[in-house]
Amino acid sequence: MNGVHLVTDRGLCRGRSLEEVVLAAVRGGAASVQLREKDLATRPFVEEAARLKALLAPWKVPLIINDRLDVALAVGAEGVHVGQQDMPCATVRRLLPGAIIGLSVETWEDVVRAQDEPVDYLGVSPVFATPTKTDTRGAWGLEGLARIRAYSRHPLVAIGGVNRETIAAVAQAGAHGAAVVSAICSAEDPEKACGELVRLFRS
Ligand SMILES: Cc1ncc(COP(=O)(O)OP(=O)(O)O)c(N)n1
Ligand SMILES: Cc1nc(C(=O)O)sc1CCOP(=O)(O)O
Ligand SMILES: [Mg+2]
Repeated sequence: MNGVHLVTDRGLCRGRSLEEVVLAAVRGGAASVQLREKDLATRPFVEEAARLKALLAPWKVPLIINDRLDVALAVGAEGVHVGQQDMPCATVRRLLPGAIIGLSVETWEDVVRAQDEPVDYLGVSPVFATPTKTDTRGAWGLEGLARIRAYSRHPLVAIGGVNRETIAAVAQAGAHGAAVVSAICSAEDPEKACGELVRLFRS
């Protein structure tokens, strides 16, 4: 899970379609796209996921579905991201043996428990407080991220408040990847914004 990952939020796309923003992010170098829909009914969720799957296939960019194993199965998505209250990782692994599975860690207990979980990366949740998602526990900060890096056997994807001002420090603190919502979805030019984040993350 190296690189910069787009996590979608259609409400932050400034009136542009999700497809337009996703394509721009991919052109800018996004390593994966996580479809995150918190208010969509199952049918339109599956339809949106199928559209994104078709759009991403020629780019060979994996599609990860937030929360919904059934939607991932329905469209043949490459991965699923689950939180501490979502479907257990072992169940996701049993039903989708080859999937990329991401798990959010909000507390040190989550990090310790995750050592035995069959996951492909941990979402460090959140690295910085963010208005995009407010139902989180305290932020890890760069020190927390570095502490998880020193302990965990899993690749780390930092999320929350990652933008052009913070992304280099996030990489420096040990994140393998960075997940971004508003700094791409709400950017005037999402392709340019994503390209800049990729460059800063690598530097
Ligand atoms: C990469 C990444 N990390 C963390 C999250 C948060 O997932 P979760 O805790 O399940 O919260 P919701 O996104 O479902 O509100 C994530 N989506 N992606
Ligand atoms: C989807 C999500 N999950 C988080 C977590 O802490 O688990 S923070 C977040 C939103 C991140 O948005 P932005 O890049 O605009 O700060
Ligand atoms: Mg969730």
